Order: sequence, then C-alpha cells, then structure tokens
Amino acid sequence: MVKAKVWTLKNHFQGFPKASDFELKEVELPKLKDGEVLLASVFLSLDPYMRPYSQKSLKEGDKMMGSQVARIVESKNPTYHIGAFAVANGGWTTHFISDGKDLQLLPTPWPETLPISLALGTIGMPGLTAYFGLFEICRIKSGDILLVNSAAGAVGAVVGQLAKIGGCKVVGCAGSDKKVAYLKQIGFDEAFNYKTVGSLEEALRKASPSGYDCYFDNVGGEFSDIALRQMKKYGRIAVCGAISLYNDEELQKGPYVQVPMIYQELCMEGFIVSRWNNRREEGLKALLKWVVEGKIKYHEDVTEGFENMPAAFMGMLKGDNFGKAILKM
Ligand SMILES: NC(=O)C1=CN([C@@H]2O[C@H](COP(=O)(O)OP(=O)(O)OC[C@H]3O[C@@H](n4cnc5c(N)ncnc54)[C@H](OP(=O)(O)O)[C@@H]3O)[C@@H](O)[C@H]2O)C=CC1
Ligand SMILES: CCCCC/C=C\CC(=O)/C=C/C=C/C=C/[C@@H](O)CCCC(=O)O
Repeated sequence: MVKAKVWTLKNHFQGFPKASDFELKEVELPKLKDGEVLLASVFLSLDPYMRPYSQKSLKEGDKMMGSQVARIVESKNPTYHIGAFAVANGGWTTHFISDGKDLQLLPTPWPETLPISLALGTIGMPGLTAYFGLFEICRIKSGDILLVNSAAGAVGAVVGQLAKIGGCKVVGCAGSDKKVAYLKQIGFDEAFNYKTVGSLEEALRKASPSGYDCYFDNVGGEFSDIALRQMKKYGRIAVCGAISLYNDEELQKGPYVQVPMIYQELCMEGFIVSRWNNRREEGLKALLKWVVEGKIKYHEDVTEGFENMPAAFMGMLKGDNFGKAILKM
C-alpha cells in the first residue's frame, strides 16, 4: 500500500491566500487495476490559475489542482514503462494513480543538458501559452512593437524572446530591478520596473513613443487601462491573464475599453492555452529546438520540499519568483 501526502483546500480563499487555507492530509492509495499506473511527483508546478480556478472549481476539502512531472513507479498499462517521466494533472500530491489518459510523456529525445522541470515551464504549458498567444492572437509581424507585462515570469519571458525571434521590438516590465536586468540580458529592447516608475503612462510612452502594435497582457486591471490607450491603429491584444485581479474579493469597475478600441480599431481576444491542444506537439517541438539552440533562455525558481508547496504558491502570487515557479520534491 502506498500512502500519498496531499495538500487540500481547507477553506476557500478570502482575498490573498493564507497558510491556514491549506491542509496536508495522508491518503492510502488502492491497488492498481489493469490499465492503471502509479506515479510519484518529481517536480510540481506553481501556476497563477490555481488561485481563481480553485475558488471556482474546488469544494473545501478537495485536493489542490495542479500539474507535475512524475515518474512511473508501477504500471499495469503497456504504454507506460516504469522509470519513464510524464507530465500529469495529478494535483498537489506526492503519489497518484492514473488510467494513462491524461498523461503526456516528455518529448523524446529529451536533451541530457536540460532539466526535466522545463516540461512545466518553457517547454510546457506556459511556453505553449506564449507560443500560441503570440502567433495566433497577437499575430506578430517583423517590425511590430510588442508590450508584455509580468515579463520575467514563466509565460512573459518566452513571449518576449519569441517576439525577438519574430523580428519585433520588445518592451517588457516586471516588479523588481533584478528581473528588469534579466529582461535586458535576454534581449528585451526596453524594460522597466512598473513598481518604481513614477508614472506608468510616461514609462510606456518613453519605451515606445510611437505606441504599440501588440500587447500580451498577463496582468489586466489598471495596467491594461493605461496600456490600451497607447495602442497603434489595428493593434492586437492577447488577454492571457489578469493576475492583478485574482485576489480581489469583488469585481472591480475600470475605465471602459470601447473608446480606444473604436478609435484605434483594436482587436482584443482572450484565450486559454488548451484551445490548441491538438497542436501541442508542434509547439513543444519548436520551443525545445529554440531552447537547445540557445535562442530561448530560461530561468527557474525552485523551492525544495513538498511541505513548502503553499508558501511557494503564495510567494509566486506576490512576485517572489524569479522565473518559472517550481517545487522540487
Ligand atoms: N490563458 C492561459 O491559457 C494562461 C494564462 N496564464 C496567465 O499568464 C500570467 C502569467 O503566468 P505565469 O507566467 O505562469 O506566472 P509568473 O511566472 O509570471 O508569476 C506570476 C507573476 O505575476 C506578477 N504579479 C503578481 N501580482 C501582480 C500584480 N498585482 N500586478 C502585476 N504583476 C503581478 C509577479 O511578477 P512581478 O514581480 O513582475 O510583479 C509574479 O512573479 C498569469 O496571469 C496567468 O494566469 C498562464 C498560463 C496559461
Ligand atoms: C479574474 C479571473 C480570471 C480568470 C482566468 C484565470 C486564469 C487564466 C489562466 O492562467 C489559465 C490557465 C490555464 C491553464 C490550463 C492548464 C491545463 O491545461 C493543465 C496543464 C497541464 C500541463 O500540460 O502542464
């Protein structure tokens, strides 16, 4: 019998999550049935969506949702061999059983020089979000000027580097000087700390006096109200995330978007990365190639120890992570 440790949602969040909202439980896993596999989490992913989606989809007492890179430790499914690694949606747990349907084996061959945790970041769901959001929603062209916020994070850093590969001028912002220095190091043309610039409006104008063709929005809220007013004619806006709103107790009212959208004839589209699940292999192959060629650099923020999962999650929501937030078991 295998005993799994599982983090559960003890109380629905009220505002910013607290340590007491989570509870660690021990669960005895049943014996495997035919077709099933037993997996052990090796790296767990910490993603912003866990905040709004837990509130929307989980009951109190449920396992926290999330994905991991896991190792197959027992198998009654001929497709999955013991010792192989897969990306799974097992939630915040040390061990779990799968019927194999939701498992994605790592792209092969996986280069020895790359950490397999990248399958949760640059060569995983966040990388695919950048890839499809940029090419399918922003529809970048060479010479475009692109703005991305939360730019040093898992999605944003890939967005900026892909846009450079596509021949764009890239402007990014992040919440610390260390993150801003990193953005310059990986090729962003302009970068600034949105927390310390006196006026966001002026900082955006200084970075690109002629305005922006594309805006990849990870933050939403007030930032977007200001950015929207600096879009060029026929600009494209990919509404990817709205992390500045995830901890709000009440929906906020902001300035309305219609005026800049009409005058500038903008195209604004929200999306969820799973829209392109049928093109997952194409995206992962392209991302893996660019990482191997050194055209996409990556940075991971690794916390060790399953017991630290809630703290790492709350830290990521506050911006403590420098790069993709990962927990190592
Ligand atoms: N639509 C989709 O399918 C997907 C959407 N997303 C969205 O993309 C966004 C980025 O995700 P991901 O790259 O994984 O996360 P990050 O690695 O960027 O981590 C989150 C970052 O958000 C920033 N942040 C936190 N609070 C605020 C705030 N109030 N204002 C501005 N920035 C803030 C912090 O960076 P800083 O120090 O710069 O403030 C923090 O480090 C999120 O909104 C997420 O929900 C992600 C995956 C899929
Ligand atoms: C103000 C409320 C806004 C709600 C929108 C919230 C979040 C947007 C977001 O971040 C969405 C992310 C979706 C991610 C989906 C992931 C799954 O497909 C599992 C990924 C598993 C993997 O392949 O790694």
